[in-house]
Amino acid sequence: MQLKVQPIDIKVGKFKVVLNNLDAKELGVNPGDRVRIKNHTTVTAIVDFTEDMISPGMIGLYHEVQEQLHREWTETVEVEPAEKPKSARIIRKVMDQQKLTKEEIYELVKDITEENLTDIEVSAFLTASYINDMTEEETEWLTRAMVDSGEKIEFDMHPIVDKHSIGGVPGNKITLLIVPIVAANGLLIPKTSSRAITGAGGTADLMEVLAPVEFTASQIKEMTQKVGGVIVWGGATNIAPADDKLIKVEYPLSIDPHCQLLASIMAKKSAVGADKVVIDLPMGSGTKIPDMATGRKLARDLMSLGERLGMEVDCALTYGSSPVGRTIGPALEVREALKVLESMEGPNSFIEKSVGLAGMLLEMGGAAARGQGHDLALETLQNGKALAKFKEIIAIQGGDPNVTSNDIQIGEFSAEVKAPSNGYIIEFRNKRIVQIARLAGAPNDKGAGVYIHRKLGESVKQGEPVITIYAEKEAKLQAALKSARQDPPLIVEGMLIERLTDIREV
Ligand SMILES: O=P(O)(O)OC[C@H]1O[C@H](OP(=O)(O)O)[C@H](O)[C@@H]1O
Ligand SMILES: O=c1cc[nH]c(=O)[nH]1
Repeated sequence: MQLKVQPIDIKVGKFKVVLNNLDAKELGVNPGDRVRIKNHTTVTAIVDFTEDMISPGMIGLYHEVQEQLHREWTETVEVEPAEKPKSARIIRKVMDQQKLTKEEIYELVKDITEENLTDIEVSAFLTASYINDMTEEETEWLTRAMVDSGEKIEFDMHPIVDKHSIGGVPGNKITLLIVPIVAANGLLIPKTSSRAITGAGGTADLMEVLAPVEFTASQIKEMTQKVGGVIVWGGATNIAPADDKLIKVEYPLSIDPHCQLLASIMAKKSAVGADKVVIDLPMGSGTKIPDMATGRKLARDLMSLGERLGMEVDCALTYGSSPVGRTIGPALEVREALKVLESMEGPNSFIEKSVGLAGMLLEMGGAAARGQGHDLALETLQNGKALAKFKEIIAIQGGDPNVTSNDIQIGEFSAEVKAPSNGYIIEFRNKRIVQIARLAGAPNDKGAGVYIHRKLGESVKQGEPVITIYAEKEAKLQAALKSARQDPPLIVEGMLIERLTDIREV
């Protein structure tokens, strides 16, 4: 079918075109099908329909398709239905619990990287692998395919150390302390992080409060060699590029499938050339690891995958039943981290966890003797060397190194949730606190989040605040507050959770 071109100058992140319903019917394609557009070059694109945006006889080409056609096309183009990519059949195999071959996994990762799949197809892949998981062998191929599809960094100096958290515990801002502590002791740590996956602030979201986080692989290498470490967003690099595309679909589903988590973390570590890695596995109710047995199994899987990829991996099973520190949401977490770096003022849960994991890395990297890592990490924090190093990292990434905790802007709208009775906090629900922070606008609104006044086991008096919610927009604050009141994130012993009197509000 010959159709007249109508450029649509919008980037949608995929090769997409829009057809009028009538032409689509005539071509015999449905939404999500592919068409081949023949001109000077041939491009395959995913189809969307419209009744009125594109007239019959026309085809709307989004920005990416225009680029693929090198922005040169004749007035009309030839359009014909195209077959789905092989990966659609491969995803079906994952859904049917059939084992994939190495070639199939490489094909799938290639299509994910090149944006040849619709979000529905990617979401089907993630959901199927969440339910059915993958074998050890498949997970290794998935990891290698992710590494091979992007750039790799090779440092001249070794060892390269790195850390990663599997996430799942709110307020886990420890990377902001660990990277400067480790770098201040002469080790190289090129830390790439994702944005939030199941949480309300990933490390990349946090660091972005202080400095840009989008860099190329060669900039990461250069900056790390200059100051010892960086904290950047992996999704902006061409390092394991499929990773961020998968995470973007995981985020709205709030899932992190086991095989995908392994591949996502280990691909990023392998691609930056890490030799020694510490992985934080927060464990407990409301985290990604409900119990010790699951934690040990995941640790075994991570260590074994590390071995096959040539990395030494140590795992830290950490306490995750309640948030790390007292803040959740980018700006609040950054302020808490800066306060600790500036004056050691801050929650013990946060300081101890950061120092413990940094100590493991110092020992693995040879900067501290066995058993001495914790004390060296603590000393580096106490003597201000970690703060000085963090300032260097902020500066090299293009932020203001003179920033202090007092400069960090928190959302201007806030509201307290108060204890309804005297008592102890007997239950703290991680997932609810994340939902409330997300409703308030985190992680995209950097100033949004939650401050926790009372944590698990702490006592509170009736009328005292248990949490304060912060937002950048009044409407988001009200939505978060309503949710917190209807289904509280923490339970005070003996507390009446909710009195229901109006059937319309139940
Ligand atoms: O949103 P959830 O699922 O909690 O976890 C995701 C966070 O966990 C990891 O932290 P880090 O990069 O090791 O600091 C990721 O990179 C990301 O920042
Ligand atoms: O980087 C990360 C962290 C947790 N889970 C993932 O899938 N990737």
